[in-house]
Amino acid sequence: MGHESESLIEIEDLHFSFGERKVFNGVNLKIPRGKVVAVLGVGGSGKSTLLRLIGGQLKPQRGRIRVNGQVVHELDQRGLYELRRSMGLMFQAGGLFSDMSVFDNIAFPMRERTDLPEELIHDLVLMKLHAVGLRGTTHLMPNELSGGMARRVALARAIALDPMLTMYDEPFAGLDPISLNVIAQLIRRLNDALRVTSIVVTYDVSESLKVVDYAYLLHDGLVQAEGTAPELLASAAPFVVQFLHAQPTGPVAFHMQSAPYREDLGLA
Ligand SMILES: Nc1ncnc2c1ncn2[C@@H]1O[C@H](COP(=O)(O)OP(=O)(O)OP(=O)(O)O)[C@@H](O)[C@H]1O
Repeated sequence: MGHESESLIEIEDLHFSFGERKVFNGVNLKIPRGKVVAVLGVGGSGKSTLLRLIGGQLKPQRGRIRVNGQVVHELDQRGLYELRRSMGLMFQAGGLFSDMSVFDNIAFPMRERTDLPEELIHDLVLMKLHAVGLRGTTHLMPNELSGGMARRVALARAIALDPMLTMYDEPFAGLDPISLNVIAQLIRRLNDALRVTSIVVTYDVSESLKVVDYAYLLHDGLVQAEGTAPELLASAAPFVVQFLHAQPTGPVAFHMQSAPYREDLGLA
């Protein structure tokens, strides 16, 4: 390992379909080391699929994904295991185990994937919880937490094994504006304090652009636009304008592709 290219992740000419459903049609993107990068797109644009391809749960049909210099789909089982161990993932809506306390939720990846003694796990869990401002919550169950707190616990769990890369799938979904801001700031602060690299996939343009270094806009299987927040906000490209300002009309169609209406109604 130890391939010190400037980018931690390099995606070249990525093609991927679920059967007939084409999700990526030649995506190129890079995630520089140490940065927080957003991958923005409407629902169904393939954001979660992209994370699964980076994590090696899915294989591209064409193209290449390199993580830290290694081509993910060329790794053997052992290599994939090691790679995944170096990635922290926060799932959509947090995904805490409802029958485990906050402490056990964060200790879970440590117990599963390391041989660390319980005393050390105890201290590490407290450190991770301290990092998200929730050291006092170890004994609580997930249903005793507010939505924002649960998301912070999930964040602490994502960084439990000191990953080199943290991936956040819709970290802002369903949060009130204050919690949303707290989570966004935490993603930024943790990235910088832990010197990791972070990918945030989300449809939440305004929140993510406040904290990311760079963003890609995915649509129709391709990167339609990319840039820093000021670059994107200043762009006059119709797609960027529609997406950033959530306009219902523009290059992004409101209707899913379907057979002509007359045909569906049996009139054709
Ligand atoms: N296991 C699967 N089998 C078949 N199609 C799938 C599968 N998983 C996802 N898809 C389809 O692939 C496309 C991309 O899905 P994906 O979940 O990556 O999108 P997304 O941008 O993350 O959307 P959302 O924000 O709504 O979760 C969608 O059209 C979805 O219906």
